Amino acid sequence: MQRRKNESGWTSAQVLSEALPFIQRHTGRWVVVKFGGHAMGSAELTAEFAKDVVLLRQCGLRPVVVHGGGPQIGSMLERLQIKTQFKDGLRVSDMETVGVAEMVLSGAINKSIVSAINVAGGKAVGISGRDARLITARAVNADLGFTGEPVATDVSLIETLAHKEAGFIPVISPISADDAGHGYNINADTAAGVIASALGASRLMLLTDIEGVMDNDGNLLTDLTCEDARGLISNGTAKGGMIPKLTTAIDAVEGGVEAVVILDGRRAHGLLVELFTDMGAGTLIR
Ligand SMILES: Nc1ncnc2c1ncn2[C@@H]1O[C@H](COP(=O)(O)OP(=O)(O)O)[C@@H](O)[C@H]1O
Ligand SMILES: CC(=O)N[C@@H](CCC(=O)OP(=O)(O)O)C(=O)O
Repeated sequence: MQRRKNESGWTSAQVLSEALPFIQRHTGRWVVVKFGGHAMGSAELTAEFAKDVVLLRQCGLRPVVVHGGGPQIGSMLERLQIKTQFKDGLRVSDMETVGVAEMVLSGAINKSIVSAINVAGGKAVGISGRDARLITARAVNADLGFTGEPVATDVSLIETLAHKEAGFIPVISPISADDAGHGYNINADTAAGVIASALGASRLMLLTDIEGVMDNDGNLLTDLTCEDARGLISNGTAKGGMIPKLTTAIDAVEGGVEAVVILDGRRAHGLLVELFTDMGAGTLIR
């Protein structure tokens, strides 16, 4: 690399120096990052995301990626001419639909994120909720077919992979199985939440396609308590996909995660702004 004499180098050094106390606060701690299907809109965004995740690992944090891919499942179902519908933000999944969801999530999407992290210099390993019984699933209710929810979580595989010496970055598809091995389609926010709780994560970061949680006038809500979040669901301010996100945030905070952040994954480096500066990005729930 050619050396340049330039004042901007001193500004960059100042930014790095100011990040030190934030890095020290999170070092050695688990940060679970949920990468939503909308946030991974382009190869460039995924590449920037991957670089941020590798930087977190390099700074001594233990990042774990849980990914979605709802829009990508939707496109595949459309190509296969299979009709799909959502109820309270969850895809109603019959056996055919869960098969397509598994093919898309645990296949192409999982491997593309693994590949992007490896290209950025990390050591990513792709797994799903099925692996080593990471998440044991059951049906949400009989009407929703193979739409699942977690009943048990075993994070021993994640701990082995992300151990200090091993240094792997787990990349997790939310598709999970019941004790008989039947696959269930679990919402990726929900999967990320139970994993973050089981790890006692310092942060659960939910990367999505909106700045954060909005009030009815479209203003960003920067800080919420669990009580506030419950209110937004019951008074109808949170709709569609925001419902499982807020429910996940409440369960995670009550399950031992220090804080949950809902932030815009379409804007590069939101993870770094939130974790390593005092500015914060999106909505913090604690
Ligand atoms: N009060 C709200 N604040 C912000 N977004 C909301 C709200 N209510 C509903 N939404 C919707 O939730 C969407 C995010 O959920 P979802 O589409 O499931 O994201 P992802 O695919 O990233 O999981 C936003 O794009 C927005 O349309
Ligand atoms: C049960 C359920 O709704 N599963 C989701 C799983 C993927 C997901 O959650 O993806 P995003 O995070 O991109 O929305 C689905 O089928 O769309």
